[in-house]
Amino acid sequence: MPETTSSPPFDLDRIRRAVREILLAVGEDPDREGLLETPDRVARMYAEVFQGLHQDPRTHLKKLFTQRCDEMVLIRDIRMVSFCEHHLLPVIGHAHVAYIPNGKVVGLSKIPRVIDVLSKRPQLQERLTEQVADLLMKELDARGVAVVIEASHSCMTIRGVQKPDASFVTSAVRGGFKENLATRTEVMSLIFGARR
Ligand SMILES: Nc1nc2c(ncn2[C@@H]2O[C@H](COP(=O)(O)OP(=O)(O)OP(=O)(O)O)[C@@H](O)[C@H]2O)c(=O)[nH]1
Ligand SMILES: [Zn+2]
Repeated sequence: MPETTSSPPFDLDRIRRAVREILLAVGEDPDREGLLETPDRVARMYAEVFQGLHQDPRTHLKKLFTQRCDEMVLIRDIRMVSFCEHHLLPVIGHAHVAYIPNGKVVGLSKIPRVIDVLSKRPQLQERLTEQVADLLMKELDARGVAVVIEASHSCMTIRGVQKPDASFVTSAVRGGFKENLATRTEVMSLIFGARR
């Protein structure tokens, strides 16, 4: 049986009670065998998929390596799962992140870690894209940052307007990528050119 105490910062008991209420409200029997553990599973799922709410993405950007590098660094196709804040349904896609270093580079794995923290929250894709760009610009003291996110929103595919092929593309450019058209064109062609 699930434990009854709440594990801070997630109030698991409260989520369990709410899920039981939803099951009752949709006309289900939360006491039938197949649903007995569902409130607990859903509570643990929310604690997992929203763990980014209680994490600070800056912790992944503290260690930088001194390296002269005048050219952009690009990480493409970072798998990303977020949740739309309107329906709490999954948003699944990829992030592409480029930056122009300013005497320091960050470990390659840290950028996907930052994406994980910021995406594991109820989000708007536009806000997520801007948050990643602003954070990297500041913490890396970068000369430029470009972030592109391409994602499919389940609230548009499995319900509502039901357009399973539609993908939503957002971008945020800062510093050199904003000021210099050639640099921006170069990063966009590196991101999109290879696959289209
Ligand atoms: N701009 C933006 N819209 C989003 C995002 N995630 C979900 N949405 C949209 O948010 C909107 C919410 O619209 P509402 O009219 O309040 O909700 P709804 O009645 O469920 O809307 P429908 O999805 O059209 O049935 C929908 O158009 C969603 O497609 C996002 O990250 N950015
Ligand atoms: Zn939605």
